[in-house]
Amino acid sequence: MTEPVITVAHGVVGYDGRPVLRDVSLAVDAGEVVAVLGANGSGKSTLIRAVLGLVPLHAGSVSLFGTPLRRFRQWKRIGYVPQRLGAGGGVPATVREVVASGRLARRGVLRPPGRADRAAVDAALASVGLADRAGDPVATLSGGQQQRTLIARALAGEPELLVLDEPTAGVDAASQEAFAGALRGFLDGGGTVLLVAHELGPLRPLISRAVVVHQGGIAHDGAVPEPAGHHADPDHDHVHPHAPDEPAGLWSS
Ligand SMILES: Nc1ncnc2c1ncn2[C@@H]1O[C@H](COP(=O)(O)OP(=O)(O)OP(=O)(O)O)[C@@H](O)[C@H]1O
Repeated sequence: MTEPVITVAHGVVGYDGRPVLRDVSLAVDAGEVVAVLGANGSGKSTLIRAVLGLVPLHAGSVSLFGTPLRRFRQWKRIGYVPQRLGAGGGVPATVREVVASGRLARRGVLRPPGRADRAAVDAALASVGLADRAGDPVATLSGGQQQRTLIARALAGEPELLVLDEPTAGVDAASQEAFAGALRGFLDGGGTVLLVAHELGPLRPLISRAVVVHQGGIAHDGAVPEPAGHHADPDHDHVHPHAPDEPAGLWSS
């Protein structure tokens, strides 16, 4: 039997001694697309950060590709798209430069990019529909296009596992569709996905399983729940980090 790509066993995670996740167990197998759902502040981001070792576990364990997290070193097998890039302030880099930075873990900083690096960057740009914007400064892109740039950066590293924190929050419909297409290509290539989402939108048909975080535990692990309550209303007033297609996004100028 092959090992799960991600295993969390009885994980306890919190900040400043205050537990957010009290007892969380989760396994994600190769080829799955698992959506982590839950209310604001329920601990969805905390769960995926714990999976990546970005916040420590107080108790329990995490394994990646069958290796305990503390011994895991094969980070190039994983692409991570955080919820928002904290580093704002008019980053002058072009779209291509940002996407190419996703190759660094593969090629090493000191080796110049080769043909395989350029091909992977081109493929990633094309997969999110940004090939024609490659030379533009990222600050001139819409929030949705900036988010697509980050997804392309993760894909450029040719990971086996993609971990995405709210990849479509506040993203315009065209970017959501572009992202769904890119994800489909990644899955066709055998990839595995763990993503946090508020609303699934065009991603819904791609999700194989949903995990609902509630009151420090996993309240549901199985079929994707149908939209309910105010989320069923297309005009519901969920607060998004950016208005759709607003130019000031991850890198505000
Ligand atoms: N770095 C941190 N230090 C202290 N508390 C934190 C930190 N990050 C998150 N928290 C707290 O932990 C709880 C869970 O946060 P988390 O971001 O994991 O929730 P979430 O489900 O992803 O929320 P959202 O849907 O709003 O993104 C919240 O109460 C939050 O305020």
